[in-house]
Amino acid sequence: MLMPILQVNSEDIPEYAVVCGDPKRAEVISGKLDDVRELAFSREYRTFVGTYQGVKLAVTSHGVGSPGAAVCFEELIRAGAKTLIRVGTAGSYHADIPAGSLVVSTAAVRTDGLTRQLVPDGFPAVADSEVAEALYESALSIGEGVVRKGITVTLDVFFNGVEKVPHQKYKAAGALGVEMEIAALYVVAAIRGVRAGAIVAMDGFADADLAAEYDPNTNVVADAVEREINAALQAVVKLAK
Ligand SMILES: O=P(O)(O)O[C@H]1O[C@H](CO)[C@@H](O)[C@H]1O
Ligand SMILES: O=c1cc[nH]c(=O)[nH]1
Repeated sequence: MLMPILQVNSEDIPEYAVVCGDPKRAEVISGKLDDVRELAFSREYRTFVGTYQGVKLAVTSHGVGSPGAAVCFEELIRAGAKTLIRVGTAGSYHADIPAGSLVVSTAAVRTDGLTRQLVPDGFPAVADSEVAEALYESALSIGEGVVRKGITVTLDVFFNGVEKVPHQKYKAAGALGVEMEIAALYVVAAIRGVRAGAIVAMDGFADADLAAEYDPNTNVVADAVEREINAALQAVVKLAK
């Protein structure tokens, strides 16, 4: 069956899917696969399939923000994906988790609008524990840089408006950093009965003035993205055993 938005056929989608915001990152991930094929590039959704150490997987970009990303997660699941891993970037709340660090998200604060329209207030957005553990072990085994696991915050806003995002409160409550799609991934996975996890590379500090200082295009961030891609692919292999 053809998925109307991703423009992929369900016959082509395997049980494992690695997802990321940026279509270019999807292409980089696909470059690590054997027998790789590009299935579609529809809107912001670019999908490849291939194998990694013998395990079949799809790689799809989901764009920026929860509503569009949820379309991607839903269609991948409808097409047959049973384990979804997000490989993303995030802003850090902590000086000891600087740019270049990796964080495995064990749960996400639902400050987004999308999941409020999917599930009631109080419903948690949590990673599958096996997926999170496989990601954490794989990231640690790569052996470079800071690797942490913990709660992340999913926002809809990237650049501040007149309202202020209460970053200090999330930080005081123990959140490690902020990004824009993990809560959607965890809630959609929960509703559809599949497993999901996420790893993010920190690309700066989220409570800095983003407009003036945000620069995700540094070598430090690129190295961390490379490590998290390798960690995610190793995690897929572990989980498939
Ligand atoms: O690097 P990706 O996967 O896109 O993730 C983060 O980067 C984007 C913001 O620049 C948002 O999508 C956020 O979640
Ligand atoms: O959403 C995001 C992603 C990366 N860095 C941030 O500060 N925010």
